[in-house]
Amino acid sequence: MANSLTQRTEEKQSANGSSLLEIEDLKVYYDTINGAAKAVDGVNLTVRRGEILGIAGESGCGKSTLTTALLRLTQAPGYIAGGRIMFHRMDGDPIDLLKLSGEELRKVRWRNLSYLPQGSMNTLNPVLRIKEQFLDVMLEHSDMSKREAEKMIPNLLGQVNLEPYVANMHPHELSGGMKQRVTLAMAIALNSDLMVADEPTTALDVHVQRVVIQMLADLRDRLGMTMIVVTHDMAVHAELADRVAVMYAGDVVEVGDVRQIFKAPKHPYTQALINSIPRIGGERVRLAGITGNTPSPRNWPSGCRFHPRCPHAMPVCSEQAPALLEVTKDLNGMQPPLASCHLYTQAGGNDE
Ligand SMILES: Nc1ncnc2c1ncn2[C@@H]1O[C@H](COP(=O)(O)OP(=O)(O)OP(=O)(O)O)[C@@H](O)[C@H]1O
Repeated sequence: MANSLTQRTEEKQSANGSSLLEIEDLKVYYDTINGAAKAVDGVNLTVRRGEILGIAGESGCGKSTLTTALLRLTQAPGYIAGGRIMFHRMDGDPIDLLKLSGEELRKVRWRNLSYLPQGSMNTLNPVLRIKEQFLDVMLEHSDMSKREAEKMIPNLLGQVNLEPYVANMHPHELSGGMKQRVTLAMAIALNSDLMVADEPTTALDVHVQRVVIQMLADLRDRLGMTMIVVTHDMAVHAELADRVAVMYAGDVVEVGDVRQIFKAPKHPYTQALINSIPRIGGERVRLAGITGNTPSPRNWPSGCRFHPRCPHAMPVCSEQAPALLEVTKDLNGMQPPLASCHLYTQAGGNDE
């Protein structure tokens, strides 16, 4: 028994870095009276086991639409217009999350995928004690008995530095930061493979933000969870993420190691995003904002969707959509970044 447990732990550890989720050509559209809003339009992205993957990009670029789709939580008028989301379980064949039936999905949710939605602290039910809300989640999504689940609650609260008595309180008796930690403890209750956290620090004061960031990093290290953290706040990515995927106009335009993204961004949009972050204690410089407006998902620009705003735009950029490809080979041992930009393709006159 001990041997097989050790073996399983070793299997899990050796799986770190392997693919957990492969998103292939994902399209999520919204039906509107003016036609389809192509909020997520052709996303390809791999999430590796054990990593914190940050998803960055300006408001409206499709971050929430993407993450709700991979949790199969898309709601009308939204719908999945195409693609696959392959989920590699530890103990079974890969499954396409988009093909699961309602019952299969219920089993996978929480057990394999958990979700910390935007403003999650406001999703707590005001009339139920915290303990009852834990039990709802744990009994609905696992084979645990009520007794077993009850025994786990103090430990789960302890994981996020809350005292056991919090279990007997109602949400209105807790501060905002405490409520956020309770929802975090619920998201880890079933020790799922992947946790998706949407804007986990937004609307919290600076001190509480710091506590939540530290806690997420700590939980990943202790529980070996894989996390996707969605936020427009680049400072949160800098502190928390291992890799960052940058979205623009419904697509991922660059994915790379967090150090590379901040030190040597490749895509002109990522460069503009990084240049618009104020530097604390740095020289006083005018912030390089991104000129022009974000395009509408009902009518994306042809070719590269960033070309109307790009300082490096070439004729090819309005004609051909660049693929997301490796753009550099040697980066001091870091995985090469991927970017979709003609500056790095033969069509753009460069094949670096
Ligand atoms: N129910 C809806 N009907 C029509 N369009 C929608 C709907 N929900 C979202 N959209 C559009 O889809 C696009 C992507 O929105 P989404 O919320 O995914 O972006 P986001 O990057 O998460 O933004 P934010 O950071 O502001 O949450 C936006 O243009 C938005 O207007």
